[in-house]
Amino acid sequence: MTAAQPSRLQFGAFVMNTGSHMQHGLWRHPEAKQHTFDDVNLWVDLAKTLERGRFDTIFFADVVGVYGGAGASFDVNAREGMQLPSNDPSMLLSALAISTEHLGLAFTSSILQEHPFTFARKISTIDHASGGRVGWNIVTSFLENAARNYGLDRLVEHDERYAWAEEYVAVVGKLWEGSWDDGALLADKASGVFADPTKVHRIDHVGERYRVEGPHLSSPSPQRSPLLFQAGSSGAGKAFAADYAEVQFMMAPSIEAARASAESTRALVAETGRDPRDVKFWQAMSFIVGSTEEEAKRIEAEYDELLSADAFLAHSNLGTDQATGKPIDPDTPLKDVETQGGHSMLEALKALSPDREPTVRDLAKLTAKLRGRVVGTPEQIADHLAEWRAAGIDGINVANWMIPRSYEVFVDEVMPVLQDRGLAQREYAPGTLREKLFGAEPTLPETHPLRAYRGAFAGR
Ligand SMILES: Cc1cc2nc3c(=O)[nH]c(=O)nc-3n(C[C@H](O)[C@H](O)[C@H](O)COP(=O)(O)O)c2cc1C
Repeated sequence: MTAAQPSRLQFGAFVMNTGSHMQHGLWRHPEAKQHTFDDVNLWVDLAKTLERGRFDTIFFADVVGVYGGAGASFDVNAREGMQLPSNDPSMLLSALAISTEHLGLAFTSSILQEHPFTFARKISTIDHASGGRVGWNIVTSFLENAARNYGLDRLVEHDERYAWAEEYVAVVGKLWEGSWDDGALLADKASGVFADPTKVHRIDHVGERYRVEGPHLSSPSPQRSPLLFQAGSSGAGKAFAADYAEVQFMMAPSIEAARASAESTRALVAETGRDPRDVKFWQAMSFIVGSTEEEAKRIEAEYDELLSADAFLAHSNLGTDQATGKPIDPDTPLKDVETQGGHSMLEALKALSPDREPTVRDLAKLTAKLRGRVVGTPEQIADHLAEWRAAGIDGINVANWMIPRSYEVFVDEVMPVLQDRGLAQREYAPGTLREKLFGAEPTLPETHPLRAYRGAFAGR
């Protein structure tokens, strides 16, 4: 008898509606097309390629401000196209929904950028339009400039942002789960009743930041609540994930770190009363593929030539003092840099150089390594991914060097090897994104806290 095969990995394509998302400088490569991101056809064609390769989702990152401290110069950001300019990912989803049949459509939206009433309606609309394929990456925004773009004096303190997210999620959850009962929508021409008014309810939310009466203006979409993604590995971040996330997105510096992080979050999930199997863990990773190891290394060297240290530094959000906007001395140890930003990023950087304190100057180089770069033949990549799967990681969010080339190569050369080894799906499962990823019901499972809003507003 052979040992039990691990179940397959899930795959996302980690992209951003901008010219330079993570692997800065690569947009200058002759084959790169990410600089044409304003053209919707770039995304439609990419989505079709991903569906051909049986990717589970396209996954859009997003931020709503420029990196750098308050009032800092954004010259580097603009010059390097480092997430400036960028477009709203949510506006692409209708086009992607009608050009694909199965691909999950996940996007990032911050609690800062949109009132939860408007956001809930937007999600329901696109979940209806896509037949239940929408995912929401819940983020709280870590950029000073983003806070100032939405009228705040400064970035809200780290743990307080998660408290804000709790209320935001409660409002949208009440609208998605509680405002309309099952069977409320009739659209019955014979009786002339469109919706049964006894089954449509106000939510009467009154909280610290929001007052929302309801009812939700959209009827329940196939998933009701979108598939909920979350990234962030601080204590508050993990507690939030344990409560709400269905997929936790990680950028762990090693397999061991990823395993430990996932295990600790799973334990927290169990404490909340949810089933730990209801949360998947996806790791960000990028691939440089060659038909031989030598060829892969040659391509790696070619890409490294194009990397922009300036843009990496600007992206780290640590190149300038958050309070004054002045540049930080490059020899400053990272531990001395005051930040309200990502704790997980700092932890990961420290883990990469355990013998000494990394400095700001080290950051660009470290960042390229940190972002899970795997270089090799399709077989070597499959060997590597098998190790991640064996460590309990459920999915890989594939970052790119070039759009669309990185995904074309992955789909044509790596996916077939993964499929042969049972590490990737050959066909899509039917149903909504949630059904495809969990093999369960289209809506949130009974034990998810947002499910408690079902039926909670009867009589209103
Ligand atoms: C893999 C990964 C992807 C992320 N993507 C985004 C994003 O697209 N937009 C955003 O505003 N924040 C993003 N973040 C930041 C997180 O939402 C969070 O604010 C940050 O990790 C700080 O939280 P923590 O201190 O709990 O780790 C991402 C973080 C990680 C680890």
